[in-house]
Amino acid sequence: MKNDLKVVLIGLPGSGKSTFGRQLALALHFPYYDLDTLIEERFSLKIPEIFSRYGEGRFREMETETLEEVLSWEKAYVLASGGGCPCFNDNMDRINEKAISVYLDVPLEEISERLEASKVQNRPMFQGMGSGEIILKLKSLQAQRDSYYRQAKIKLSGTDFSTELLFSELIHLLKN
Ligand SMILES: Nc1ncnc2c1ncn2[C@@H]1O[C@H](COP(=O)(O)OP(=O)(O)OP(=O)(O)O)[C@@H](O)[C@H]1O
Ligand SMILES: O=C(O)C1=C[C@@H](O)[C@@H](O)[C@H](O)C1
Ligand SMILES: [Mg+2]
Repeated sequence: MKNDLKVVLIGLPGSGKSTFGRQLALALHFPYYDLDTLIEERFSLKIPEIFSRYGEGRFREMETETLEEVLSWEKAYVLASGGGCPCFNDNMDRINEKAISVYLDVPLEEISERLEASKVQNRPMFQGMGSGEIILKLKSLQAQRDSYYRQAKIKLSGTDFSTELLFSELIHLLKN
């Protein structure tokens, strides 16, 4: 395996990028990073604070700046991207140039249940929403973002992802 192999997980908020990313990193013995956490560390601000103080436009600039830095690291890792990251500032091209992108394609009903069950406070996109509004918001995000997510080198569909399945997809991709 290449010693600077980068795997970047992409998908809607709640699709399980952080959860599966940690599992994958453990299985591959790679370090795990979360782009949102790296942004918070770099700018010493929590994501909701960045949105409320500076707006989404500035957040997207900070996100691209942080992504560029992470992609320049000459090491292997698993990175959970932000949900919107691939869809702004040509970030999908940046990711595909340096890394293996993996799209976690999860049914919207499942994501909606997960978001309802977990804390939505840390997700500014879904602040104050009930289940009906969450599913509508997810549908609209999916429609806007699908053309970016579909550019991923690997797509995993379903509700539960196995590291073994991803390994075989990775090996197939690296061989060809
Ligand atoms: N396979 C799964 N089955 C059931 N619940 C899951 C699964 N994967 C993740 N979850 C739960 O769904 C919620 C969202 O998962 P997670 O935070 O990993 O998603 P995410 O894609 O990183 O979201 P975000 O874009 O907001 O960071 C969490 O509460 C997590 O525990
Ligand atoms: O889907 C999105 O646009 C976002 C997802 C989160 O990961 C954060 O990057 C931020 O809350 C924006
Ligand atoms: Mg996450």
